[in-house]
Amino acid sequence: MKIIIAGAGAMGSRFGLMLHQAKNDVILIDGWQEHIDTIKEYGLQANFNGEEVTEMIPIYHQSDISSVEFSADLVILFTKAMQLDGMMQSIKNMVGEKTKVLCLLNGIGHEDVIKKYVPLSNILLGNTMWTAGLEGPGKAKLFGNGSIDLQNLGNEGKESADEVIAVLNDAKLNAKYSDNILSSIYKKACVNGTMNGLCTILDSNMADFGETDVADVIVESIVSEFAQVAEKENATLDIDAVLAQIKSCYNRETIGLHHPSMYQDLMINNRLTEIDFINGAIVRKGEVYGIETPYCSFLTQLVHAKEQIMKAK
Ligand SMILES: NC(=O)C1=CN([C@@H]2O[C@H](COP(=O)(O)OP(=O)(O)OC[C@H]3O[C@@H](n4cnc5c(N)ncnc54)[C@H](OP(=O)(O)O)[C@@H]3O)[C@@H](O)[C@H]2O)C=CC1
Ligand SMILES: CC(C)(CO)C(=O)C(=O)O
Repeated sequence: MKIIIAGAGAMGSRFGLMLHQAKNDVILIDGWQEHIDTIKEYGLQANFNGEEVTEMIPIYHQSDISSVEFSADLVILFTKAMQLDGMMQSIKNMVGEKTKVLCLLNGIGHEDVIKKYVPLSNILLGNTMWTAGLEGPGKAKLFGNGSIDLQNLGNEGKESADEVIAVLNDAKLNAKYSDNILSSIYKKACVNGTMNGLCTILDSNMADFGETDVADVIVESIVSEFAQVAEKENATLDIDAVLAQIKSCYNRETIGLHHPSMYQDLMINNRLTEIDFINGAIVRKGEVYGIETPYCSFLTQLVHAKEQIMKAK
């Protein structure tokens, strides 16, 4: 399959690498010049479950793709939430009538941006439990396991996603169709709405936070706010399942030692975070639905304060 990875940071590198290893025709598009230059010169390098691997994958700067001829069957979006619209603008001429566009960003409401550029029948909305990190430009660190849930936003249903799911599974990315992706997205947003902001503010990995004696009360309070908003959007959450998924992140043998992507952004790379698309989205929706969201509001404010103290860009 001909695949564009639009946003080739940590996660885009993981997906690009695994799909390329599975013999797909992959190109990467990104906006970080040093990363692009390094991959062009040395290939995409990764510590992949302890093994050093290099894949030679074409990569282009998003402002420099007008002459790239590549009729993609699939675009996988992996920008940060605040970069999504800009990336869609950049690649819109590479998205053909039959190109499926799969969005796996963390956060809530990305379909509102994508549907400005892509018909609903071609949009696959999803989320993923895979993780990834970057050790520097052109070098990813990939360990652990993950999965993908996705759903077609049009009326075409599961069949329209079968081919994409097969290609993802061929690359061992563990994808499955969801009949209620909004619930899955809210469920994942609960994981990010707790782990990402809290580990960032507390300067901890997920296992260390999870082992504190206040972890449960904080996590349950935040999840309750997400669940009340989700309910208003017909995305009922199974609270016990959500809490179990969050607690699975504390496991040191699997992903407990991972610093969430928000931590990597702010604490390691001094970059702005996606908090407004996670807890901040719950605060905004809470205002619309008349739901109190004190925990999400406080966490959003703390993360913004930290961004400002650190002069993040
Ligand atoms: N990392 C993870 O484990 C997980 C992440 N996600 C989600 O996937 C999406 C993509 O996240 P992720 O892959 O982590 O994002 P990254 O920060 O690794 O990459 C996103 C973009 O940020 C820019 N960038 C990244 N690092 C630097 C740097 N050091 N200096 C300058 N620019 C940089 C690049 O584009 P540009 O230069 O154009 O800004 C890049 O395409 C997000 O929505 C995230 O929440 C979901 C599950 C797990
Ligand atoms: C690993 C996980 C699940 C933590 O919330 C994640 O999605 C992230 O790092 O952004």
